[in-house]
Amino acid sequence: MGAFDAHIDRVVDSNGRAKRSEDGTSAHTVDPAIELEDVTFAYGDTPAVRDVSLTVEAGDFLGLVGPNGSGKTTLLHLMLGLHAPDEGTVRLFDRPIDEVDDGSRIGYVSQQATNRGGAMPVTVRECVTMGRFAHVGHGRLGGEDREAVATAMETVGIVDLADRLMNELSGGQRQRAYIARALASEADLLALDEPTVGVDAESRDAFYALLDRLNDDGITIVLIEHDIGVVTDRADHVACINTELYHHGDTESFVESDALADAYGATGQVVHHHHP
Ligand SMILES: Nc1ncnc2c1ncn2[C@@H]1O[C@H](COP(=O)(O)OP(=O)(O)OP(=O)(O)O)[C@@H](O)[C@H]1O
Repeated sequence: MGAFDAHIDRVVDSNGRAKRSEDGTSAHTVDPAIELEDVTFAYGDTPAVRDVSLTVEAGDFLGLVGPNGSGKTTLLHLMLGLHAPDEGTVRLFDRPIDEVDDGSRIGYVSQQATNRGGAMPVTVRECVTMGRFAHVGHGRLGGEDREAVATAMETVGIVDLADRLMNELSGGQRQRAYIARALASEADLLALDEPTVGVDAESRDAFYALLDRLNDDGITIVLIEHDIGVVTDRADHVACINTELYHHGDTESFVESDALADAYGATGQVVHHHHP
């Protein structure tokens, strides 16, 4: 896996692609995007995820929350097949995960994506163009591919950055380029791990507005985000974990539940003040 792939990994359903509208912006299957059943995973003796079952429907916007070290990134990796579960089963796009063998239906933006150090010295256009490689294999890029790249850069508002080097962009700009790369590859699912760390408030709002638009277009989104306000503002459903699943349901039911305090309380990170 190259340095670039450390930032965005993709998995393609070899069973065929989702349908897209003429302008290439909407994609969607009706199948559940992700299904976890009784999934357990440990790093050696360190349990990270225990007995988690949940389904993410196609077109859903799921917020994944929990305290530091609660297993969010591990759970996301299990969803994408980057870790194999010790126990339980994972299905992606209605297929067993180990039968999903190719990479463009998922755009994964990892925790390090805003980090300048790991970015390759390629231009933004080249980076976004890499999103087409899964489509052309060893063939040459054609007009349709160049059009998909241009449309993706337009959608995320980085046309003016096309000739800039990825490792010379700000974190927020780089974030957009990675999203454009996923759009160019016609990803159906965007998996984002704390995508706005180090991004200023204005760019952050614009970034989340972009995610809303993409979700309105039908792209399934799974977002790990520590800012609970962002999650409750944006997500349709919330999964709250601390190794085990404390809550999974619509955002309203999450807000009304004690899941957050319970999950944070389990690691002693939330201090409850008692006034006798
Ligand atoms: N590569 C690894 N090797 C060993 N232990 C790991 C590894 N990655 C994570 N862990 C441990 O697994 C547990 C879950 O980690 P994970 O990164 O999934 O949590 P997280 O909720 O994403 O954390 P954060 O909010 O701090 O990013 C933690 O106890 C962590 O220390």
